[in-house]
Amino acid sequence: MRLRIGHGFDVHALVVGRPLILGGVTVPYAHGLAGHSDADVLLHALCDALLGAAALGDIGQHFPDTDVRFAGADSRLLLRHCYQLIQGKGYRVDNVDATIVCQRPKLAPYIPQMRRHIAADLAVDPDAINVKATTTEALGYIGRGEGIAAHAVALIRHV
Ligand SMILES: Nc1ccn([C@@H]2O[C@H](COP(=O)(O)O)[C@@H](O)[C@H]2O)c(=O)n1
Ligand SMILES: C[C@@]1(CO)OP(=O)(O)OP(=O)(O)OC[C@H]1O
Repeated sequence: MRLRIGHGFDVHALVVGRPLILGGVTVPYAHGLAGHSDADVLLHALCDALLGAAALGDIGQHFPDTDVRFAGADSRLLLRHCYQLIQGKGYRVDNVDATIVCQRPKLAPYIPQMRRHIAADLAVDPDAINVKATTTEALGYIGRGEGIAAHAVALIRHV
């Protein structure tokens, strides 16, 4: 199959005492995301979208949260590894679209840098990568600032 699509979704809790890292960008904020790795929820959703598109399972199967090698891991390294896996099956990335669901902080100023990071890690032009942010209008666990979620869709092409 020449074109394949994948979807990823992830959620991490916001806690005190952790940095807030999204798309490989450290966003200044009083809270950060909890997790075994650096908890970059955007890149985790994207890893799952890429793995899903290539029928390669999910992030937890490749990088178990019981494995000390991934404690505090830079999720850009995980993303690059996922890219190598899909490349190994003969695929390249056509485009990515992602949404971060986050009540606070305002992420718009940091999105261009996130796109550049993702584009570099997936060997595409930043124009192939779209990242958006939305609130939940203060509703639910995200609206209460208890966590941040991310959705990602990736289109890959067999070359
Ligand atoms: N954490 C966020 C959330 C949203 N934005 C930007 O604000 C716009 C309006 O968001 P709504 O949820 O009220 O529709 C949105 O389109 C984003 O551009 C943001 O920067 N950071
Ligand atoms: C990324 C991994 C790596 O150990 O840890 P977490 O940072 O906890 O992230 P999660 O999104 O729960 O998914 C998979 C994990 O295996």
